[in-house]
Amino acid sequence: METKTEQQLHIFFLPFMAQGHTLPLIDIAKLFASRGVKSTLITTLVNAPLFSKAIQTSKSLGFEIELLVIKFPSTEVGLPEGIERTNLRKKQEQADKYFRATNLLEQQVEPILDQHRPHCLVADSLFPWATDVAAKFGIPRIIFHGPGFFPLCASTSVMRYQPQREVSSDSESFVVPGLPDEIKMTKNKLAPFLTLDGESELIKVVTASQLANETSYGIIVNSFYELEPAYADHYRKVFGRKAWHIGPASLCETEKDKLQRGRKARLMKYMSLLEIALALEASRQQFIWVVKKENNDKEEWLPEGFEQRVEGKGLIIRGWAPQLLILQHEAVGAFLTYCGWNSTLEAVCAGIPMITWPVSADQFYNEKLVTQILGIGVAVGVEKWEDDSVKSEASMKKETIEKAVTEFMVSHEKEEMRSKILELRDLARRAVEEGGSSFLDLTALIEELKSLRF
Ligand SMILES: O=c1ccn([C@@H]2O[C@H](COP(=O)(O)OP(=O)(O)O[C@H]3O[C@H](CO)[C@@H](O)[C@H](O)[C@H]3O)[C@@H](O)[C@H]2O)c(=O)[nH]1
Repeated sequence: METKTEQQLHIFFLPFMAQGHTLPLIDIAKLFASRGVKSTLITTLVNAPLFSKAIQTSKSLGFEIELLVIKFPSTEVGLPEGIERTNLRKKQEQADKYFRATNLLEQQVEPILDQHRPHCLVADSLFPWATDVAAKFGIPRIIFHGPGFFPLCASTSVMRYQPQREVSSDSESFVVPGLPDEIKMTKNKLAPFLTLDGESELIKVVTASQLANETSYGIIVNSFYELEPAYADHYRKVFGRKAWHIGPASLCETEKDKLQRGRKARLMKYMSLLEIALALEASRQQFIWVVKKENNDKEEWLPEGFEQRVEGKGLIIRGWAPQLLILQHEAVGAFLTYCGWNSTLEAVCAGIPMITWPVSADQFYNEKLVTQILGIGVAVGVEKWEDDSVKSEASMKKETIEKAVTEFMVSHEKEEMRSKILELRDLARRAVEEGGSSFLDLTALIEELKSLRF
């Protein structure tokens, strides 16, 4: 007869070391643990403090969750020690080395899997090698995709059909083929790696991830069905992928966890800071503004006397803010965001309409979902992908930001958006409760993995 321990499902989780990827996968590991699965997270030394608090809380609740720390191969790729998370990298050259190092992690993960023989490996999509490594031990590899179904469908469609090749300029719009809604994009808003042009390590990783997509067991998506039903169906039926929606994962956070979440990290990118400062002041709205702050940064972006002038009206948080807690505060009327998937989902969970300012990655797609499909936000009007190499000329001007913020705060649309997003907030909460769509999809995944094993 099998003992209880023998029957317990054991899953390894390998988050990519970028906060927008790490934080939701920690939450997901906690979710599995809360359902009786033994969960082991793997990360590197510098990233370990991000995990410790979350793991402590889960353990205190009696869940089986643990952390395995591996070495980040800095010397092997010629990176200075300590650059173990994407926001700690400085230049493009470091970005390339960083991806080379994350590929080398395979050499450490393989013996770990051999030693522990878990029943499944859930690894971020940016570790394309994980599928083959898991296969060596007959273990299914499930991909964790940071973004939701809509950005996944849109980017898959662009990669597959390359519609941007049909337009004659970077600003001419084209329709993303085959989607349930008419979604117009321009080349300016596409990621270089989505068109698979160029030679960077990121492009190589993304290309390899596409291939790993085809051979992996399936994918986990941090979303809930009611948010994007047409795209959850489209991804499964049209792209033929096995997918489980089990989010919003952040709803599993306790109030204490919300305060400590990601504490050791820093904000990734903010641009046109001066323009934002001027616009916030001119909009006469109350605000909290979270700004990335490196230790040695000079604050030249802050207009003289700004903080004194906005005293009582505006608060600047330098560094890391407890975003989940701030968003759920009743005084918050709008969230100006660059539309990372997690922030977008968190705004939905808090019922806060968004003013969207996409910068790069999947953010232009997320903006379409928020403004065009769901009608829960307005766009500032950014027309162009911006990466580290592009300076603020491409960014928005004070007048545009001010107009967007002021118009939004006094508009009738705001009330309509607010009621739509409150409805979605309630659906999100119901999705993760017992019997809800995400709860049931997680149950289905756990049962399927058990049936493979036992
Ligand atoms: O001061 C801060 C800043 C951020 N956060 C949290 O950090 C996470 C940020 O995630 P996200 O909004 O997704 O932004 P990124 O970290 O930039 O995410 C990257 O990964 C996402 C998932 O793949 C993509 O959707 C984004 O475009 C990509 O930039 C969220 O949970 C925030 O609550 C805080 O708690 N405090």
